[in-house]
Amino acid sequence: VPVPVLLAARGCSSAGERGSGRRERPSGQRFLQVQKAGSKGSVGLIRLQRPQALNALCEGLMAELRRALDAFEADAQVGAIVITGSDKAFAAGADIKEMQGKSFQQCYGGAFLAGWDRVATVRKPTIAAVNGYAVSVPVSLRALCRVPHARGRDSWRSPPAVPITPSPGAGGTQRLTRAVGKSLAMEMVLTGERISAAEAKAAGLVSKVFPVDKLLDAAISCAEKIASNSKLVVAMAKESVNAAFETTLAEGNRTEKRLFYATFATDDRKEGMTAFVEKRKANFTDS
Ligand SMILES: CC(C)=CC(=O)SCCNC(=O)CCNC(=O)[C@H](O)C(C)(C)COP(=O)(O)OP(=O)(O)OC[C@H]1O[C@@H](n2cnc3c(N)ncnc32)[C@H](O)[C@@H]1OP(=O)(O)O
Repeated sequence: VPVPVLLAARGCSSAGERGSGRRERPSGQRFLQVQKAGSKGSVGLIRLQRPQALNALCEGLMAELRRALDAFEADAQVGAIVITGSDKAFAAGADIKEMQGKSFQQCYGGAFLAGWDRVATVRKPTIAAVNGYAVSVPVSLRALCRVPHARGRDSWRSPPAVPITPSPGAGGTQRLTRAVGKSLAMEMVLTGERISAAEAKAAGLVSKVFPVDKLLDAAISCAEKIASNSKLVVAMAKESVNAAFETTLAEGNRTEKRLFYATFATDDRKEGMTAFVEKRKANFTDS
């Protein structure tokens, strides 16, 4: 049973949101629904809910998202996080109406977007369950899903964290807007071209494709599986995978090796290997 998580809220203003429809929820959030999910409450579930603007990422939404991520990061029960959207959109990129009137001075001086990479710095694996539009991927997909590729099998030392998207077949209009890397994001802005979930998968953008009605369950179940591993070692694995993306091959390998050596200082490494040899389920203590 999902457990609501209480967080403070602040907000943006868009046409329909000034009316009664966009009031704060009792939980305190205006633009998100934040819950714990999974049979053991080990999955932090964040649903972007700003339907009037197709979940465009305004500053208020991003502030709530940061707080939700901070809360899940600090929550010892939570081992992985799922971020999803609403029926029509995962997220329509940054809020154009909010950006429209900004000057360079306001952007640069006011450190516009400064806190947005919190999504990328979360140490717990994050899965993006992408339903519908996902525009401007550097923000709304890749950045929301900092460990973008499934790497090997999910064992105690190598958990995958995968972006997931539904099949475009269900409903017909469920499409990903083309917004891949920096250059394709630009192409998207210029052409408005769209790609299907299958094409996105072929381009390495997403790891798994599900029918819309199965998407969230699949993402939660994947997150639960990750969360059942040692949280300590999972964090090391994520750090290592990120290093592989952010540094040279040699530096990535060095980081991975160092972190692997470091696992030998943990009880969970010993328990994981012992359980493997004894052919039993490991009992991790996150220590
Ligand atoms: C990250 C950085 C630095 C930059 C960026 O992200 S730039 C922004 C990139 N995003 C976009 O360019 C997407 C803009 N949106 C669209 O192209 C379309 O909305 C769509 C293709 C995603 C969906 O089209 P559709 O016809 O189905 O829906 P609309 O009528 O266009 O939208 C419904 C409703 O949502 C508002 N909306 C949509 N996207 C944004 C946005 N990014 N910022 C603010 N508001 C947005 C849209 O205005 C409309 O609301 P109103 O009817 O009240 O105007």
